[in-house]
Parts: sequence; C-alpha cells; structure tokens
Amino acid sequence: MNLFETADQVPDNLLPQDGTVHYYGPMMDLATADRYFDLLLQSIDWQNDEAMIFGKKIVTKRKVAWYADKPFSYTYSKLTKTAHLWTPDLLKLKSLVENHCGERFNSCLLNLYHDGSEGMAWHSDGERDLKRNGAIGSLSLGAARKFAFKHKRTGQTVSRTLEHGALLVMKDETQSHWLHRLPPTKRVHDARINLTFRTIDERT
Ligand SMILES: O=C(O)CCC(=O)C(=O)O
Ligand SMILES: [Fe+2]
Repeated sequence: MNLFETADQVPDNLLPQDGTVHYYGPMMDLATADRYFDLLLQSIDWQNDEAMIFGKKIVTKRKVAWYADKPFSYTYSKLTKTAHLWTPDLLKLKSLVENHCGERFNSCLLNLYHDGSEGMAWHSDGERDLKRNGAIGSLSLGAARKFAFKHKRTGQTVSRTLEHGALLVMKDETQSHWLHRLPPTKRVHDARINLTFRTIDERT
C-alpha cells in the first residue's frame, strides 16, 4: 500500500525566511477553471475599488467585491466595506480551496483586472480585522500574471507566475515581513480574476 497516494503534496516554501508561501499550481482542470471564470465575471457584484492614497479618495480601474459568512465590516485601503453573503459558486470554490490546502476561511476578497494595465501596488494584508498570521488562500482565474514578494527589511524579492486555476497560499509571518504586489505589464491583454480567501477575526 502506498501511504502517500492520497496525501496532497505540499509544495516547497517560495520564501527563504520569515514566512511561508506555497504555490500549488493549477488545482482544477482547464474546463472547470474556464467555467468559473465566466460564472464569476457574470454573477459577482463587481465595483470599482476606492482607496485613500495620500489622504485623497481615488477610484481604481480594477474592480473588487467582498463576500463572507456574515455581513462583516472590513477595512481595506483605509476604507470600510460591508461583505455580501456567499453565492453558491463562491461556496463551492471556497470548499475546493479549503480541501486543497487544509486551511479554513470565512471571507473572500475578489479582484478583477481587465488587462495587464491594471495591477496592485506593494502592500501586505495584515489589516487589523484579519486573524493574525492567518492563512490567505489566493485562487487565480484567467490571464496568467506575475506575482512578487519583497522583504520589508532586506529588500529581497521573490516572484512567481500565477496560472489559470492555480492556488497560492500565504501564511505564518508572511504579512509581517513581506510586501506583495501584482505588477502591471504591457504583455497581458486578457482579464484575470483573483480570489483571496481570508479569515476575519470575529472578535473585532
Ligand atoms: O491579484 C492578486 O493576485 C493579489 C491580490 C492581493 O494581493 C489582495 O487582494 O490583497
Ligand atoms: Fe494582498
């Protein structure tokens, strides 16, 4: 009997120190990933993101949406938003992601990047409302994009291409020590949807 036959392989840590990032690669077949991309594009309540930058409210081209177990309030980029309740498709994706990485989540922030001109600047997801050192499960659908990490003290960078249907998990001390970003690129002309499953600390 092969004891390892059914155990999910945990990929190597992408980070050399001060955190843990596992890139699992595609976790569903192509047709399923295509189907979810189309379903989410149609059914999610996409809104232009608003953020406070140098004290000014700006509206990004990138669209966002936030779903959760309860209508949690969540502060992101210094603005407070209220979550929608899960849709059946999002609940299915949440289970797939949870089963793949063995973590549990109670909310999901979705981003829609229409093409390579849209990205996300350096940040970490250690906001007050998130469970400290909780895992973040990031599912990518659509155009493959580069994702980068930068160590806050040493400036060391690590990057990875995130493929259609692929799962990346950030956990442990990652948000305290590393920034991450989705750099804009002239080479990508297609849309990408990213879902980051998170755990909101219910005590806040
Ligand atoms: O689009 C991505 O892959 C990353 C999104 C992200 O970092 C975030 O939503 O906090
Ligand atoms: Fe992030």
